[in-house]
Amino acid sequence: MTVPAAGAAATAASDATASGTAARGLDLREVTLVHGDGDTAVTALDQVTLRVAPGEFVAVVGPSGSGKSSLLAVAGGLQRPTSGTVTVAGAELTSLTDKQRTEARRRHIGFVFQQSNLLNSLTVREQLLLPLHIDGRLDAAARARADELIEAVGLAHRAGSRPHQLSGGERQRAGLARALMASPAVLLVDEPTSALDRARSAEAVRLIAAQTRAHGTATVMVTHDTAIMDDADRVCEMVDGRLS
Ligand SMILES: Nc1ncnc2c1ncn2[C@@H]1O[C@H](COP(=O)(O)OP(=O)(O)OP(=O)(O)O)[C@@H](O)[C@H]1O
Repeated sequence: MTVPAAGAAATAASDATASGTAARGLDLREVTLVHGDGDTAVTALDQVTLRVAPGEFVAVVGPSGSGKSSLLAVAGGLQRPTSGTVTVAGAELTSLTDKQRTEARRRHIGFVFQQSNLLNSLTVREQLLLPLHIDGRLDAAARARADELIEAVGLAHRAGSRPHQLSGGERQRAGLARALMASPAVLLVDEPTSALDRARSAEAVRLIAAQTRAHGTATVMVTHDTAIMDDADRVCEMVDGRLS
């Protein structure tokens, strides 16, 4: 599978050269996340350290309740850890204000979650183009890349459809294409396979792996699906909030 080229990829590559790849990627150091307090406190993440290099694809497996979603929430700056540091593309999220963290998230992090969070009023193609439109970067190359990504996730025939006209799996693939469109420094993926059939899900995972390598993205995917491990560079296991 080929991954469409993007202007952002060249920028990312030159950034990586200029600042050294060590500053890019994702770096979690001794991250602990405790929900609640007192007798009801639950330690969702227990001293988790994880470094994902640019261009590396890490799969995280583990039983239900082991802390996988918490890991993504903290890595993506959606939730502040109780202790420890999270650095994304050189920015230490844990030291930023809420506003700065939101901006860092917007610039550097792509999410593919089970609930695809598409905007109801926009077509699939518009979902991909909106961020570029807002940033004043919507040109012919961006439109071509959007169409290639829509094709790559098997939605060419649905490019003009709105979310309510799509199946769950189609919405998820639209969310994937939207995340890849931004060529984020860090891509966080939660179970891309749950609403997809087997062939489609294998294709989605291959697309994510190809994008990871082509654009120097640091990718973390949590999954219950052991078949995904073949496409990952590394598989980590989460058990009771600890990563191994
Ligand atoms: N907001 C919350 N308040 C209290 N406990 C929470 C909260 N969110 C998660 N937990 C607890 O933290 C632990 C880790 O949950 P998490 O959702 O990260 O696990 P998971 O591995 O993603 O599970 P699954 O595979 O079922 O989605 C669980 O014990 C869960 O009950």
